[in-house]
Amino acid sequence: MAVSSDLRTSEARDADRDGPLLELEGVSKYFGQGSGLFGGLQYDPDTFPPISVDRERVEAVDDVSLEIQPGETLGLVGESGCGKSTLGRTILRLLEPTDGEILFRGENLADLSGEELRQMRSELQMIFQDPQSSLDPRMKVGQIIEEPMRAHGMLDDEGREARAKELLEKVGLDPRHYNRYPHAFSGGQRQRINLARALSVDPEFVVCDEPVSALDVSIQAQVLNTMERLQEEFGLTYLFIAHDLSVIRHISDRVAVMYLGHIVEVAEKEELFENPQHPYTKALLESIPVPDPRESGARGVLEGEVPSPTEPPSGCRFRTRCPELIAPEAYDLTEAEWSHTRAFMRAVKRRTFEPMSAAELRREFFGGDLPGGEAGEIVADAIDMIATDSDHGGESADDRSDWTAATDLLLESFAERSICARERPAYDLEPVHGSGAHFAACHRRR
Ligand SMILES: Nc1ncnc2c1ncn2[C@@H]1O[C@H](COP(=O)(O)OP(=O)(O)OP(=O)(O)O)[C@@H](O)[C@H]1O
Repeated sequence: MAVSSDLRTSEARDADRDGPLLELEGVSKYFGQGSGLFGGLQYDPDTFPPISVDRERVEAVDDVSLEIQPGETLGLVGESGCGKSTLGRTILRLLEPTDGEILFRGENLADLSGEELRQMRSELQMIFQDPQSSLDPRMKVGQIIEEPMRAHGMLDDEGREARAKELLEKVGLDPRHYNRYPHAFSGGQRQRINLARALSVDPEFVVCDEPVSALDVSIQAQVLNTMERLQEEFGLTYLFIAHDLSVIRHISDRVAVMYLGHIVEVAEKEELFENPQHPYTKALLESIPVPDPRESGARGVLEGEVPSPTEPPSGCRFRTRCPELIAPEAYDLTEAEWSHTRAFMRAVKRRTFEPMSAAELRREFFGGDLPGGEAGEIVADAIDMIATDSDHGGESADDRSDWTAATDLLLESFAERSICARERPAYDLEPVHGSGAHFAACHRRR
């Protein structure tokens, strides 16, 4: 087939490379605060007026700094709702950042306008999870792929058609299917059409937002392999968003782990998987389903719920669920005493046990011996508030207010006084594998 391709190869790209392709400096994206047409509007039929303005803000992405090198794949992983998509969309300016700077090849995207911005936009493309809904069913595949070129005024009709056909072949589809409609293709093929469309404007950087999550596992690897081949051929740089660690492991050069709007760890792939330093990363890795289903207990190592992004915890956002929360310096506690105190605090907060006597509580949580000093006195006070055999000022042992008071006392005395609550952690570590930088946002690594 005669091709008219203007597609840049990776060699052509290497020529104008120096420094990171993309730099994020303290990027935040908050929702709410009445942003957007209906942003922050709440409907509640039981109040008058039934519509109110919700001033709660969702800190979807908070103070994220990252660099992405040309030609690499940075995997971005984290549980649903942690802000991955919001970060991807903010980088592409599909969402306006609330704060921070995004530099592409050293240029601040916010400073561009007119033709420069239009040009830059073609350099940055995105592919989405659901290939079904992102392809217009009324358009033929050829038109779909040509649409971005038309929007950017690239080539003439003939040139666009030639390029669309070439791209179909590049992504592993038959160019003769140029006139077919999306419904004639399988899920994996539709994601390939999406890829061809994103590549049609010759981008340098592609945000891939869960591109294979909707596909069968057997198809996932094939699409990932095609993406890797295209990356090499065209010198593409990927930000690859996924919640599935095996997908991340397949495709990434480096991995960034996100939790509740913060990046908690960044390292080269091998370093991250073999030498994880953040307790959240460790928990994520331990929750990878084991191949043998009879080996139970691998899931659910994370305790508690993800806090709401409208009220994220101070300091380290993972601290409310962290199994390695650091003891406040104010108390002189042994590791064992602290681990008992921490477990007791969490159990009271979540009310995971039935009411019992003070002696039973001491035995159950502290093996009979409370910690010494001030910490021990605080624990004794908390036990006194909830024990079935202590004086509750006439209220029943099951009184909610007692549990709330005990929870408040323990949280204020221990959790809130931990360095984990007082300071946001950020540490650069020496990697064990490879020579790349290793960042971990955990005070245990200070
Ligand atoms: N337009 C919006 N308005 C208000 N809140 C939003 C908006 N978009 C996202 N959020 C909130 O921001 C947080 C981050 O959402 P985001 O979709 O970025 O997470 P995610 O990690 O990509 O999750 P998923 O994998 O489920 O898509 C969530 O709490 C979400 O509810």
